[in-house]
Amino acid sequence: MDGTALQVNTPDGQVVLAAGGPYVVGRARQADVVVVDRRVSRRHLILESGADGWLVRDTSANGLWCDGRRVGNVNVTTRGGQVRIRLGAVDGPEIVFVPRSDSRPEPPGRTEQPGDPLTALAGAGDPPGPQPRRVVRAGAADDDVSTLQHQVVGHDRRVHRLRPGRMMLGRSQDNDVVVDDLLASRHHAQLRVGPQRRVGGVGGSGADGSRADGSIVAGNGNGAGGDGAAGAAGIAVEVVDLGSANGTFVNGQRVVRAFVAQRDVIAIGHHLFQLDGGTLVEYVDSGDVTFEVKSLSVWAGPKQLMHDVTFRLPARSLLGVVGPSGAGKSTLLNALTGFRPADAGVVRYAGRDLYAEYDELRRRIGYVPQADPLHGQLTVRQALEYGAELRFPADTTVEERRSRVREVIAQLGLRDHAGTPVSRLSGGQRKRTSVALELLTRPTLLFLDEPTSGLDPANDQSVMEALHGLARGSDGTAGAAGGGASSAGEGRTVIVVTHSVLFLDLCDYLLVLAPGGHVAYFGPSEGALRFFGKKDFKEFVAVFRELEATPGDVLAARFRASEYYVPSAVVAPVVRRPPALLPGIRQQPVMAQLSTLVRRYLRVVFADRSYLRLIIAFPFLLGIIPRVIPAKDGLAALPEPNPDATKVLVVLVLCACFMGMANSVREIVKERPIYRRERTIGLSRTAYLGSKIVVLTAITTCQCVVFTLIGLLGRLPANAVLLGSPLGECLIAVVVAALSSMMIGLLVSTLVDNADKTMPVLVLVTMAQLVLSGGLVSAVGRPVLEQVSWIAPARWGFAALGSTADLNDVAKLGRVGPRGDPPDPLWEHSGSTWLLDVLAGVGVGVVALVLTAYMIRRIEPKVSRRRTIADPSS
Ligand SMILES: Nc1ncnc2c1ncn2[C@@H]1O[C@H](COP(=O)(O)OP(=O)(O)OP(=O)(O)O)[C@@H](O)[C@H]1O
Repeated sequence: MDGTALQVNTPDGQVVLAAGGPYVVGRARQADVVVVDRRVSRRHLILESGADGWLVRDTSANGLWCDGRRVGNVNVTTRGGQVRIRLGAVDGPEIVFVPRSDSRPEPPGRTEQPGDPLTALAGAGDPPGPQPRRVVRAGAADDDVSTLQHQVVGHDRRVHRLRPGRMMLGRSQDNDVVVDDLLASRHHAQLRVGPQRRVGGVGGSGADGSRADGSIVAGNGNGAGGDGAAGAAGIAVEVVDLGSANGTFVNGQRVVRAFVAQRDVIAIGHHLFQLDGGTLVEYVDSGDVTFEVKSLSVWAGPKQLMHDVTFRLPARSLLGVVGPSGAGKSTLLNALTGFRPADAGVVRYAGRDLYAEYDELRRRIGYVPQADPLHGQLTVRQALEYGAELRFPADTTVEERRSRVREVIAQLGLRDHAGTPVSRLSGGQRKRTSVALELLTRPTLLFLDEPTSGLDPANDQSVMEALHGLARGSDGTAGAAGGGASSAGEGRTVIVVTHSVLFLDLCDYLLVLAPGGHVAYFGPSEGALRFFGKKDFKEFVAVFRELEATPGDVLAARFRASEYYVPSAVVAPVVRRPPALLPGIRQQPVMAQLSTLVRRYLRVVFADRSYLRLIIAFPFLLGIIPRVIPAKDGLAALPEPNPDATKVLVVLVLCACFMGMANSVREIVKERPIYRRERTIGLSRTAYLGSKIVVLTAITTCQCVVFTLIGLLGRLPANAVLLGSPLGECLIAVVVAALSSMMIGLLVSTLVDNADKTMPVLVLVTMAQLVLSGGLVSAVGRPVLEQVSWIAPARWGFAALGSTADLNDVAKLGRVGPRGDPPDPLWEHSGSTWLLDVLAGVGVGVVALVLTAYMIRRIEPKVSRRRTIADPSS
């Protein structure tokens, strides 16, 4: 025996087998190397080492395939180098055998079928060096839905015995299978287990297979071929979603009810279930899975923004993505998160196609945007509690959410700052709070967009250390932030786009992008220093200059020629159907979200004491302005024109319009990052705008009442026209003008990209309203001005006031000489005219609201599904 170890690379993992054997490779669970694909036999081949190297003995029905031909037994020798074989068909899953003299696995960045050997499935903490015989469970072809469970092997594995009848799954303790996950609803799904009835063979069942006698017709369109629905145990199992917030998934697709076969994967939150004979095996996605990117390319029209990006990360690793401005980092981030999928290539999480199974897998993705999605006025704990309320199903209890918030606060080392308003945190603490917000739902893939931008080196280091710890599943923040509970056991893949180079050594891997989205380097972070000829990362800024000065394809070629290059599998492109549009990811009904958002908004308002003082003082100060006008005869009609009446009413309505718009004009633009992030986690647009309208309407109406009373005290119009109360009519007119202006303010707030830009717009719109109100300049009989005035709330508010006050008579319009203004028909002292004015004012507000609801889509994150997918992967 020559003692050579054998490295076996399967589509989703690696294992190094010590000399000896025999080792079985096949579909059977008991195989030493499991490759679950329907083309693979249960015991497909046997590996044994001998004096001449390794012998691959074919024991399968469908054979071993090499270079398009079926082959017999195969010898693998050190001299002959690596051997590639496909199992069961010419395009079956490929296995690569690499004879190794050291029996140590290759580093993940350097293998052709890369992946952290053994650790990809068994955890990152394995010591290097010779490994005992291990089982690797490998994935199969893209379209094989029966191959999922093996890639999500975490540490936790529980077995539940199936019993005939109905078994409940959910978060509360009264379920047969308790799913300890806040993403699961209290009563989430039901398994209906019945005797199997074969009708027309396996796969023959229709929609609802339940039968009057309680038995279930076996068969499932998405089942695993030969086994049929739970057929091995003579039972049929159907899973029924019980209207859960987060959904029940079978093989990555959300289902209302579906039959499940052996090896189908039922997913509820992070928990995955699989039938195994008469049992239900439960696995928890604990982050011990690989993340793989193959040949990703992105185009914008004819321009290619990303070229053939390929890399593979072992479980629990931290990847830093760096590159000069415009290199394509954001484009890559969008492709990896699935927000804007790449036009070609594959992203695999745990061997599963992220794009194809996005509906389920997007719930495992956390994304921390560059701008912190936090309200500065809320304390860390409050921000997280409201975040939890929006992220978890409506049936979670306050205590459950609080407990999870306490955990993430500890995990990120924020215990000492839990009661501190976010605005008073240091940059690093604030960023850690943003990360904590994402960690609430325990994502196993965490993306961060420039988390350290604008931070000083100390904070930069604390954030990078925290990320390093999060990837490992250890508490990386302890040193930086004074300790916290250990979160060991909860690892994740962390991918961080950064401009900061000082602490890149804390990353396990680096991906250096060159302009045009070319890969200038991917590999271990210390390898990057060698590759670019630098001593430490402080010198790395010079690398960016070099990258900018050199064409991207030259840099990519240089990398391809290096020892770090990992080619992706070269196979013919496959065209896949574009994935269907996905349903929303909303956890709670709109009204529940509305309630959360209204409470949060009120808390933000009340937490900001100076703002609160301002909105209280505002109506009193504005009320003084109309009082400055002497108006000794009030609004009364005199034998001669009473000019003071017009002035008082113009000032009143202008103040209302200004106040309404000032209240709202910054409200959306200032929390854009929050809105964008929350939209992706299921925030309802209606609930969001609804919360703004509810709170702002309450504030604006109260203000209007105060300043209208101050402004009109002792000078009310003599007679009402419709409601019997001149004061009531004036209040309604003022409130309508203010609220419609408030809606215009919200519209402006969605249109501008910066809160500073709202002030000039506020001034401009207020001055325009002054002119268009008709109080300063008559709009009657002046084409254009008259029509334009119809879109001004001030026009209708002033007209309604004028109608109640009978301003045509009070100002003696049409009676003061040939140059005097004509009477305004909208000021007619009649109930119908007043009503028309008020309704038209409301109409302007409604139009502004509809436009706001439409335009707010512009600032939402663009999540697009790609059109056709040329998939160059195997
Ligand atoms: N829709 C588009 N159409 C055309 N070109 C685009 C489009 N989107 C992005 N680009 C270009 O693609 C390149 C990569 O953009 P991207 O924003 O991904 O770079 P980046 O590395 O994130 O830059 P920065 O570090 O400045 O944020 C840039 O040259 C950009 O101008």
